[in-house]
Amino acid sequence: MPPLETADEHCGQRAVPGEHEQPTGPAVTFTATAARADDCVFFFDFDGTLAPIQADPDAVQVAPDVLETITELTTRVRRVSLVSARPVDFLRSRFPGVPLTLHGLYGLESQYVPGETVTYPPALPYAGIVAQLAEQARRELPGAVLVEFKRLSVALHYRSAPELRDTVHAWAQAQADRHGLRAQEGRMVIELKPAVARDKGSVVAEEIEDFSCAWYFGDDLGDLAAFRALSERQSVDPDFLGVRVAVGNPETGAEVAAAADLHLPGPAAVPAFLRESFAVLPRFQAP
Ligand SMILES: O=P(O)(O)OC[C@H]1O[C@H](O[C@H]2O[C@H](CO)[C@@H](O)[C@H](O)[C@H]2O)[C@H](O)[C@@H](O)[C@@H]1O
Repeated sequence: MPPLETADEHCGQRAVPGEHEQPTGPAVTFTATAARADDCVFFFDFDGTLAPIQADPDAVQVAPDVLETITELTTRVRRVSLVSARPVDFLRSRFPGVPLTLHGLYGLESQYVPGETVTYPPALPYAGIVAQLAEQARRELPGAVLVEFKRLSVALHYRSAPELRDTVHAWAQAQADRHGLRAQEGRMVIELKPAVARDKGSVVAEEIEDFSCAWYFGDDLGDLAAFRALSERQSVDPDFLGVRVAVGNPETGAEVAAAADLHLPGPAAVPAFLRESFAVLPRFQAP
């Protein structure tokens, strides 16, 4: 492995080393990645990572230049994957025609081939109770809480009324306990989802099995499991190159940054950061 860089000017930010003894300066890390670009996967979370946060989840679009840059990245490394709590159909709508692997609903659904979405079978029995709870949330929670029903999970948003946080969390936790669901916290949101052995960590652990290099860009608490998946692989395979990139924000930023190797100020900085890598990542010729 190349030596650790302690700091590196990048995108107007200083990239400061995190807890992992990896090549953490962007330049040296891109160079290490270029040496195995044909064996490298880049993972991206969606909201807060590739797209700026907004009050209305349906209105969210990717940050400027993200579509072009992610499309170009697919020609530079073996695989580019999105790992998100959004449904696959939503992710596909923001990246039409781009050859991405899409993992939606924390990996409960995946699209490896365009148009064919597969659901994680153990989650299916939860569809009825999740739909029921979405209706119940609309009836029982204050009107300022935005209920986002996503087929196998339901997100309860309180961004427009942060003072409702405790009320919403208490309601969600009570329903999770009563119905054997899992409550996942995020940025001004708590989500009820099936209590199955599938999250961003297990998705990433599975995908990296036949890769020797992976980058993960994330901003939220659900992304920490994915960071850990890279760390766990590195602990048993010291030659594995794993790079965790925290995309900053005032809500979950500190916790995510503490677990990361590199830090970017927000979604708008991601395309510029990736374009720098293109100088050393040659176009990948598929075998
Ligand atoms: O895994 P992700 O792609 O990061 O999805 C996490 C949640 O993202 C969305 O909510 C977040 O973004 C909204 C739009 O900017 C914002 O209003 C909200 O406060 C954020 O939590 C999405 O709506 C959720 O379903 C996802 O769980």
